[in-house]
Amino acid sequence: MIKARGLARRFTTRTGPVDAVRGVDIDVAEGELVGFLGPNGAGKSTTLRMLTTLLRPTAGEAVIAGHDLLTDPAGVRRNIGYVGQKNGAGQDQGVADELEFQARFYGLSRHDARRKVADLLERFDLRGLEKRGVVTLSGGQQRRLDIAMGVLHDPRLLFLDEPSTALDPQSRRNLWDHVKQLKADGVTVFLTTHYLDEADFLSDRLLVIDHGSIVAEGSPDELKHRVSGDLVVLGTPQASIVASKFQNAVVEGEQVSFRIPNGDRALPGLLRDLDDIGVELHSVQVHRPTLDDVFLTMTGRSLREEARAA
Ligand SMILES: Nc1ncnc2c1ncn2[C@@H]1O[C@H](COP(=O)(O)OP(=O)(O)OP(=O)(O)O)[C@@H](O)[C@H]1O
Repeated sequence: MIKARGLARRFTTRTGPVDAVRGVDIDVAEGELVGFLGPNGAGKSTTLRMLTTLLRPTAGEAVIAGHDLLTDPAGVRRNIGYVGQKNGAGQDQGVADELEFQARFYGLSRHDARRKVADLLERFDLRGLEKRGVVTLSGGQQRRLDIAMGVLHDPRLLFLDEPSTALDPQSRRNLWDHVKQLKADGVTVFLTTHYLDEADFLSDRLLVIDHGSIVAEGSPDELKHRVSGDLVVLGTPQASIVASKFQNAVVEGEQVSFRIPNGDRALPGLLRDLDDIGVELHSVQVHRPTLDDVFLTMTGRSLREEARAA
């Protein structure tokens, strides 16, 4: 669905050139839900704008939904949906009128447009809001309307730019369910986010971008496994004896922590071994690595801190 090679964008500014995206390769298979994760300013929006024909790359090439990005941008546009950060639903229109207007714009007859709108209102939980002005909708309802507008022409590939930004936790979860449903309906989804929980929950596969380059790629679980293992924390009066058995173990009072691969599976054997040498335990915890640990390992910086500072 997406095959991009060496895609790059350099901006010329008064203070000199800015390499926003430095030659990225991106592959997305049909039906995948791929998350494009990175801190503010990493190059997510610039990449997305290139992939959706809104910005011409300064180098590289791509085939999107079967059409060449550089030689057939109109073909690309016909076959994709794009939901930007601030979408263009006409502010003083009613919800159903707005959708119907767009459907007619895509060339549907009045009859087909009405059928399509009814279907989308149902799918995106917007029934009962047909006559409401777009401005009067809640944040979550507006985002669902934006996405409904993005899939009016039944694209097989949908781009979502930071879909849940500025939504409250409940509306975010609800929106995520709708995004998952799009995937279940067979739509390939490429979404940018700087939220770790969103990337973790939604993505089959993640691309992590930092300073314009892709620094990691894999399923959320694969990426977490790549970090130096799960963190095991044991409470024991013999903490230093336990620490002597594991590399890089850290002792704090009656607590010892260390990382091991596949902690949940390794734990029973490990506890038996400690029991055999007479170690007494009063607590056991295993923490899986988070995507933030992944980012920290790849870049030396915490994505969580970056997001908070933004
Ligand atoms: N039109 C422009 N002119 C000059 N520099 C730009 C332009 N657009 C983006 N940049 C720079 O390119 C880099 C990447 O920006 P981009 O918006 O792609 O990042 P992002 O990962 O989408 O960030 P955010 O999460 O804040 O949207 C940043 O350093 C940004 O300042």
